[in-house]
Amino acid sequence: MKTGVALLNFGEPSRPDRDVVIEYLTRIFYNNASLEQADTEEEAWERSRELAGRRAPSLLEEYEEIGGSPLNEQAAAQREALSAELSERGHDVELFHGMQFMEPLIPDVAEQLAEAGIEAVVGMPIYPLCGHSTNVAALNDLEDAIADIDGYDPEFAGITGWHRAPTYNRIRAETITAFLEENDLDPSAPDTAFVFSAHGTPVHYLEAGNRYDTYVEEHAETLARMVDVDDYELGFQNHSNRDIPWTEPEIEDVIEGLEGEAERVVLEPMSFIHEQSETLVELDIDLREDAEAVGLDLHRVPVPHDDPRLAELFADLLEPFLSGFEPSYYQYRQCQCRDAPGTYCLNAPRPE
Ligand SMILES: CC1=C(CCC(=O)O)c2cc3nc(cc4[nH]c(cc5[nH]c(cc1n2)c(C)c5CCC(=O)O)c(CCC(=O)O)c4C)C(CCC(=O)O)=C3C
Ligand SMILES: [Fe+2]
Repeated sequence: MKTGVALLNFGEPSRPDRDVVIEYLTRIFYNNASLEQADTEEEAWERSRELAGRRAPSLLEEYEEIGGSPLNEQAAAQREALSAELSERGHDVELFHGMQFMEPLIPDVAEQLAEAGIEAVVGMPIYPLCGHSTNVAALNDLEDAIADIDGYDPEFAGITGWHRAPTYNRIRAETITAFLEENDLDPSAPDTAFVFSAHGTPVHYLEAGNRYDTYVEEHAETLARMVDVDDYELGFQNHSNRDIPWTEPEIEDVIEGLEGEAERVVLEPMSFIHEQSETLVELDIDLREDAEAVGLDLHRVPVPHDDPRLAELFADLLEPFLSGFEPSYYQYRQCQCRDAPGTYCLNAPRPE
């Protein structure tokens, strides 16, 4: 059986271009159109364009501040490293790469899979914490795009979440520890706070059964233990471009709440696997300003996007699919967030 792996990323504009940013945002809001009532497709697109137009100026400014996002380039480097790792392990498997909101888009990847005659597709969104608008939506879109191609009916499996993978936790924890050492920081000191920052999500998605918030909490707890931090806080980076409740507390409130309690804060951007606007602008520029306004020095831990062990981690995650395409119960469980057969997750349900 000819197996192909589709690596799926969020994607971000690599250049600060207004038209590209509007197109990009329109796709994101359309992907999340269920957050609002729209009776027709036409209406959903129209509303998405309107939301995109409203958000575009400030997002364009973010990309101008950093000269475009490095996300796509970092994702491409991760794919290259994974490809080398798989060859070294003797696997004959083709890698494909698609992005949810930038070209090559997911339907483009589906076309490539069909053209290459791939008989078994493994979809792997590159986000450790399974979320609705990321991992679940990316796999839904890939499966739909494949189904839309006449005469193409490959076997399909998806990997949705891997924040419990030991290698992943080691990469993240060692990145934190190295950063603390290099900067002579001690998170146990009374004047130093430790804060996890996670990308937020609309509460609506959690009420509909997604477990992203639970995953964020358990992952923060895991990493805190690994780096020997007893006291920490957790905040969400929210994107309220519409009038709906998002995850709380907001990271800005967490930082402001530290006024007078600490002199510096170590910030771990736990949901990100690439540096991009959310880390380089929202945290490094905007949140740093908020922190300084309340007398705090902000020390942001880097994202380990180029850690050579990521390729090993991804290869380990894929390997159960590369012989026989049927992982055993002991390797993977059915995903709790994407209720579709063949959706695998390392995050077994937590005992009640
Ligand atoms: C660069 C980037 C990453 C990192 C990728 C990487 O490192 O590879 C990321 C990750 C995530 N994004 C997430 C959730 C969401 N992001 C949204 C919207 C947006 N994200 C943006 C950027 C990014 N997002 C942008 C420019 C918008 C447009 C709106 C705005 O900036 O104002 C919206 C829709 C809002 C709406 O439609 O109202 C949701 C629900 C979740 C949480 C889990 C989940 O929910 O799946 C995660 C990990
Ligand atoms: Fe996002």
